[in-house]
Amino acid sequence: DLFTAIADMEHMLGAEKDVMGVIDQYIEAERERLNKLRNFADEYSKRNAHAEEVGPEFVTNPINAYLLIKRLTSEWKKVEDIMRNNAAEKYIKNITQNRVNSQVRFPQEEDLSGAATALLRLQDTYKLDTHDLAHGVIDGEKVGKPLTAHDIFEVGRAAYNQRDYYHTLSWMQVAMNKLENEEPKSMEESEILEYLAYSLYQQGNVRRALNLTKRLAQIAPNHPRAKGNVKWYEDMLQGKDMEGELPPIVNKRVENDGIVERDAYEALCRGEIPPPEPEHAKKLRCYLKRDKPFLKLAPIKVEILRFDPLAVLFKDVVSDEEIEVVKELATPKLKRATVQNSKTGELEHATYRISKSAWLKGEEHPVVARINRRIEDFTNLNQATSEELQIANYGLGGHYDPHFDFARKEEKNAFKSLNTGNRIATVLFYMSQPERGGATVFNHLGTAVFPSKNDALFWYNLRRNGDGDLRTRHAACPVLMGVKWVSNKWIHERGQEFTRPCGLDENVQENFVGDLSPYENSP
Ligand SMILES: O=C(O)CCC(=O)C(=O)O
Ligand SMILES: [Fe+2]
Repeated sequence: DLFTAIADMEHMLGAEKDVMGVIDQYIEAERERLNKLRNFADEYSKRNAHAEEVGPEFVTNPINAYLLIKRLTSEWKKVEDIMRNNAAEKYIKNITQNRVNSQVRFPQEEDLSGAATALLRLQDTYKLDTHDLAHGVIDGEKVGKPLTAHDIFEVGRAAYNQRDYYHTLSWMQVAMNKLENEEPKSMEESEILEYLAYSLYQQGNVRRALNLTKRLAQIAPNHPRAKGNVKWYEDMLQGKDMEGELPPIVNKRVENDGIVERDAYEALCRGEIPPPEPEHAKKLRCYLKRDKPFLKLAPIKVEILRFDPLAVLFKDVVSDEEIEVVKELATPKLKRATVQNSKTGELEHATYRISKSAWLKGEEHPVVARINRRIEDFTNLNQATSEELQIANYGLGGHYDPHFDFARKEEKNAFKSLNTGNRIATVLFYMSQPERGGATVFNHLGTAVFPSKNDALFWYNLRRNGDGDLRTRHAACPVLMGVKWVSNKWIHERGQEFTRPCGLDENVQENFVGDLSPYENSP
């Protein structure tokens, strides 16, 4: 289970505090132990000096002879015990196994590579420069400390372990540059060279790979693979022209994660949004919804983000206080989404959705019940058949790959047991505003919605005839900076026969209920 929720990262800061404490305690314990040893040493030396003073006849005295032997047997035994009695094991166990406030287990090697992978994903999606990232710079802004050569190297190694030689090469190059000017050095150059050479080879540059491997063999003559690798690269270049300058480094990114929509999706995540069609610009963009008696006094602001298929933003429909309650209720329940492996039948973490989520029932807290009622007020859709409120928290690089919320024809059984029909619409509350990234994007429509706290995004997943609307395919972009909390409500078909009657005419506004007075002009 990776540390996918921000709450986990907060616990990890706690773990770091524990580590600090344990190191202090360990040093204290060791100091005491070494002091005891020092006392023994002093004692030995004092007695030895005395013996030297007396001269060789010192041991002709039976008492002295006895004491000398005792010092080298029973006393030495004590010294031996103290020397062996390094309490490291105990303190290490304390940290890694039974941490006192262990809400979260201690991170392992695979967590480090998971965090590095998240960094690489962010780098791709947001086109972040390796050199910038390694210097703590994101989008031209200094957001953290520069990494050491070894920090950079570890990211490259995570890429290497995934056979992602594009990122390996890029990070190893930067690690090497960093190491050149680093003082004190955080690692050995020879550690980088083998990875750098291999990724160059993978990117088609065998001559440079050979060059670096020769250097490796030279600076680390005992390296277990350097000489063999030199030969391997040389064999590869047999008969090829080796004269002239080394070929330039060309580093190409290869995608193998099977997401065909990647380019469009990533561009939207970066906010590269195609301009709206001209007729859209002329249409109504926002209105006040006051089609219920109490809404006359406190109308709901509605922003129409796009027509056909419709997407609207209901403004200020959940308060900061309500958000705090919901987050508090959800936090202890947050779990990483799992999917069943079709071959083994085992539950695995879904890689398409990296976030943690929890469900909250209306009965659990009046605030949840109130939010559920409010959804009915602003959507005019019957909530009796809706699913529970789902809360999601996206941590480091958290995202949700492109998907449909409705069940497709081939997924006939998806909501069968519920007997409520398909998911007709989605309400997505934004419960935080990440500093960067984390947009909800409709990759077929060129629509990107950047989370705005307190608002709720709404769209219909089904066409009026009940067919799934394939245009509603959407994704949650990785969070680049900050925290993303959302909660969503999946509304079902059953119960909406009167509130969303089948198409009356083609006018898109009738997709929407309520009076349509633009709020720009309203008091
Ligand atoms: O978090 C988002 O922006 C989208 C979430 C989503 O698509 C879902 O929960 O179905
Ligand atoms: Fe969704």
